Amino acid sequence: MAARTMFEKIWNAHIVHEEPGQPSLIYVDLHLVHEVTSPQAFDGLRLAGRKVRRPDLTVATADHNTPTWELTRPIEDQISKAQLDALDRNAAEFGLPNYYDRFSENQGIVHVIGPDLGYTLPGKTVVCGDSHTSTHGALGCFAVDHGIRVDGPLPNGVSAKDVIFGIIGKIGVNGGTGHVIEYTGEAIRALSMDGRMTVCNMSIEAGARAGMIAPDDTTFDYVRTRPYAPKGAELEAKIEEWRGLVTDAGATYDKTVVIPASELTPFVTWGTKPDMVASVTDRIPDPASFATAGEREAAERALEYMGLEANQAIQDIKIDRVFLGACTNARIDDLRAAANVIKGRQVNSDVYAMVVPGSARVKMEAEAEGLDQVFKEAGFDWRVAGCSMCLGMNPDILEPGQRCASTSNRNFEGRQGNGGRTHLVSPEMAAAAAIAGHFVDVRDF
Ligand SMILES: CC(C)[C@H](C(=O)O)[C@@H](O)C(=O)O
Ligand code: SF4
Repeated sequence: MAARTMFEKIWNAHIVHEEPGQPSLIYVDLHLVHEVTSPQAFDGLRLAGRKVRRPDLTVATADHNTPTWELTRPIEDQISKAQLDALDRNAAEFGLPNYYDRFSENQGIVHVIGPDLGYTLPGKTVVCGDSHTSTHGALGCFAVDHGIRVDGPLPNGVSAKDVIFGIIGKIGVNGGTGHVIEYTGEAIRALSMDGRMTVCNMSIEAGARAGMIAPDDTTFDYVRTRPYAPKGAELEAKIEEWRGLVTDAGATYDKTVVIPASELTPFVTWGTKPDMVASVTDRIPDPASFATAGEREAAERALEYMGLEANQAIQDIKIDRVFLGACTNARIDDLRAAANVIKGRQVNSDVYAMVVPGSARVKMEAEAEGLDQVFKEAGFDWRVAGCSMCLGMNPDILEPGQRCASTSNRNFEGRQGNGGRTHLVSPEMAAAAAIAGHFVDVRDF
């Protein structure tokens, strides 16, 4: 058989029907559901008099609209409440056994709980009405043919978030359009599962349909400790099968990009698209330095919205708020990395900083390790799980003009609240900025 990429192997194994000129019909192994994009789908089923075909392969949770304040306090926003109530009703009506409402100990951001609970597994096809479903590809599933290799070991102080910023900074927000990106190379292999999910999560910010990383021992060790993953001999047999998913030697990608890890540094976005990114040691670019008129205009507009000047040093940018959370960086490794930076230090008096664990389980795990104490003692607010200030759909929003160091994945205009200014960074960089009150190079912090 001809050499195949991991994507081709997974895709081919799931084809149900193909006809020339028509999209392929693909079997779906796991369907993830959240309250924002599911009401229309359930209405569609209801109108057609249909059931959910495989409730057992469907996992639903409440994440985008859930307030991050204490669970005993009711939801005040009526639109949020209506969306969450609709999911409660739909899950009951369609008999979804794996529905985690906001009070469940398995609740959390859909892209955090899927892998963490062991629903997302290598080789699976995973769908969800949400763009960051690309996260799940970190386990070696298809959640297509564009290879990105990050060569060499990662320098100290450079995180998974900086790897993906380095990639997006190079290929741009449309660099992956029409492709699935497979990430390979020594730097990728050395990442933990949580780090791999950060990289795959932001594939969508490079325009790609999905991101994936071949499963290896790091993946298998992770899956072995997941509550709902297969166990014992069944799991070990599956692991042998999953080892065969890796891209064959000699298989070709439509395009290959090579990035030397030694070129990566901690990054900070300065604009309103994720590829408007600079090294923390750099200055904000002068819009005049861009090649095309379109890029020059976009940079000018971004600087105006962000309230920044060309050539300003990134480290001179003062911040008002810090948000440590979102499906990009609210897993246990992210919280550990940030806690490590802030231990024994105090949040700057001009900054309001909050940590929002990605799921109720991540929160419990962090509390069991005492990370909540580290954050609280430093002056961080410690919240209940949800999408929170990643997007303005719940009470956590920026005031107009407020500037935030955020571990989320999108810095679009108004993303964190009308007029809010978002700088995307790694958890370590967000933690250091919270202490300093402005961006600092975490490598010398
Ligand atoms: C609400 C949902 C449709 C949306 C997405 O698909 O990405 C959200 O999760 C986001 O991050 O903007
Ligand atoms: S955390 Fe942010 S990016 Fe992730 S699913 Fe929620 S809103 Fe979307």
